[in-house]
Amino acid sequence: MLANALRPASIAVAAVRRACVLTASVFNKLVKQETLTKDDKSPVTVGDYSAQAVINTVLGRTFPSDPIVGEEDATDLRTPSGTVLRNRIVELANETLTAELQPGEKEEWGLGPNHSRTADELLDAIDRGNYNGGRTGRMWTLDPIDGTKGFLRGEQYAVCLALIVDSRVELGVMGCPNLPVNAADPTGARGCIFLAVRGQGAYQLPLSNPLAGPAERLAIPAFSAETLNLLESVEKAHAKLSFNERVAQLLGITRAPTRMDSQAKYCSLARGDGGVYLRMPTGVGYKEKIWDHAPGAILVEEAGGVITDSRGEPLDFGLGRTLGENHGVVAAGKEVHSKVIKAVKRAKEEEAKAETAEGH
Ligand SMILES: Nc1ncnc2c1ncn2[C@@H]1O[C@H](COP(=O)(O)OS(=O)(=O)O)[C@@H](OP(=O)(O)O)[C@H]1O
Ligand SMILES: [Mg+2]
Ligand SMILES: [Mg+2]
Ligand SMILES: [Mg+2]
Repeated sequence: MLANALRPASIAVAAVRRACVLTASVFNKLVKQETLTKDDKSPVTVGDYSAQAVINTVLGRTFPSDPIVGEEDATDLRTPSGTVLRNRIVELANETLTAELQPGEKEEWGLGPNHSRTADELLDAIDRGNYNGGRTGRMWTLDPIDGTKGFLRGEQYAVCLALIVDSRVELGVMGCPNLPVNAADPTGARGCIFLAVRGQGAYQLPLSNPLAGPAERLAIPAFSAETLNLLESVEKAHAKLSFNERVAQLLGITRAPTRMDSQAKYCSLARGDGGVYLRMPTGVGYKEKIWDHAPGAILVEEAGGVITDSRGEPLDFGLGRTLGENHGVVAAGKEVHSKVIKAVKRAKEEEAKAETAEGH
């Protein structure tokens, strides 16, 4: 029974690790060594597509009837103007899929030197991510590179995969190639995989050898007002950081917030590097995507924490590709979480009062 529960976990970890090797090599080859203009997004495009091709190929082979809600689709790659990009992606995805097996990986998962794919097979694999999600059934959700801005800056990004059954996240895997193994040693070794299995805990694994290396069980520690800090977005367009400042004041927080791209914020929370992940909507009508939160949500819960929207309501992973109307996200250890919800409520009331006074 346990072996059955762990099979999807091992496969997801293996697929995410391979995708992380790929994205790290794309960064080294394209971002670091080539002269790119500041606004050139092409490396992240190559990375996004080929990482999705790799992971969906493994899932298509191991769980052929499971649909996938993935961020990317291959439409642009099928046009004549997509030829150069397509060839690059096919080369990178095949290089990754056909690399020698690591301890714990199995050839039956479609990995190893004998498993090269055609361009059509890889484009079809990317398009397996076109599923629309929904209330019932079993499905995967994938963000091949979460934190694209962080990726381009050489900072935090994550390869994120989750399994959802009847709207509930059952498994989450996040690969963070640039995250220090130990936050207390920020210049030390980097590269971690985070794994959470419903009812079986949250773990940090070494990215270099996750299926054979040591698994460290994670538990969110207790915080006081003195030790508490916020984990928040880097990009002002992604979250309302001014609101966070007021919430921090109301909570008596004195430490500066930790700003970090991607779901690495959830990973940092799960191992106690920060006390609260607060993501408030900016008011432009953006709807959060399920792949940006599903793996992080189960990691936080399995590390003993709570995740809700800013009203304290559960996130609903059964609405389709998005989380529906955007009320933000609050994730923290149990005690801290209820205090944050109260502070958020008060900060919203203040904001509403100020708006009324201004005659909005
Ligand atoms: N307007 C707006 N509001 C909220 N969220 C948005 C918005 N636009 C984009 N996104 C999504 O944010 C994902 C990255 O989130 P981060 O927490 O990494 O943001 S930040 O870069 O740290 O600021 C990012 O994920 P990736 O596209 O996978 O990088 C987007 O899905
Ligand atoms: Mg994302
Ligand atoms: Mg992405
Ligand atoms: Mg994106």
